[in-house]
Formats: sequence, C-alpha cells, structure tokens
Amino acid sequence: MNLTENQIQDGLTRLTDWELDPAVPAIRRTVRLADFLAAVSLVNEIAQAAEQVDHHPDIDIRYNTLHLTLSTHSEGAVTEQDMALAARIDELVP
Ligand SMILES: C[C@H](O)[C@H](O)[C@H]1CNC2=NC(N)=NC(=O)C2=N1
Repeated sequence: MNLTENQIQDGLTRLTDWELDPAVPAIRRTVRLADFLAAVSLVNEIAQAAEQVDHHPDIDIRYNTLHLTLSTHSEGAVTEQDMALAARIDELVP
C-alpha cells in the first residue's frame, strides 16, 4: 500500500536515523562502519534480508559509509514493504 507523507513520518518515529526524501519519494539512512570490509559485510547481510522478502534497497558504498535508499520502484512510492525492510535493516546494523 502506498503510504502518505503523514503515514511515512509516523513510521519513521519507530525506525533509527531514517529520513524521508519527499521529492523521490523514498526513505534513506546513512550508516558508517569501521572500514570498507565492514561496510561490504553489512551489504551482504542486507542482501540476504532483501532476497528473503523480494524487496531491495538502493545501496551506495563510499569506503566505510553506506547510503541506503528505500522506495517501491514499481509504485514510485514508499510502501509498507519499505518500512518493514528498513526495520529489518536497523536490526542488522552493528
Ligand atoms: C519481480 C520482483 O518481485 C520485483 O521486481 C521486485 C523486486 N524488488 C523490488 N524492490 C524494490 N525496492 N521495489 C520494487 O518494485 C521491487 N520489485
């Protein structure tokens, strides 16, 4: 289900460090790890979680920093699937 901006903002209060980019729309979080290998390791864990639910974040790796963006591409919207995967990613961040 496509979420309204109010529904997204409400959901963000239950997540860690995610913010809404209303222009896309998408939610995004930046995660800094110890080094590049730690960043890649987290990407691998996120990839496993994404495959389990067949829903996939956009991931940008810059040395030890991940920029994670979640939207439902088929809808051009933020959905419950994005909020659920964000919550799962929050559990994986060390
Ligand atoms: C066929 C498959 O279910 C779709 O292509 C899925 C895969 N993962 C996806 N991930 C995201 N973020 N948005 C999608 O629309 C999407 N579609």
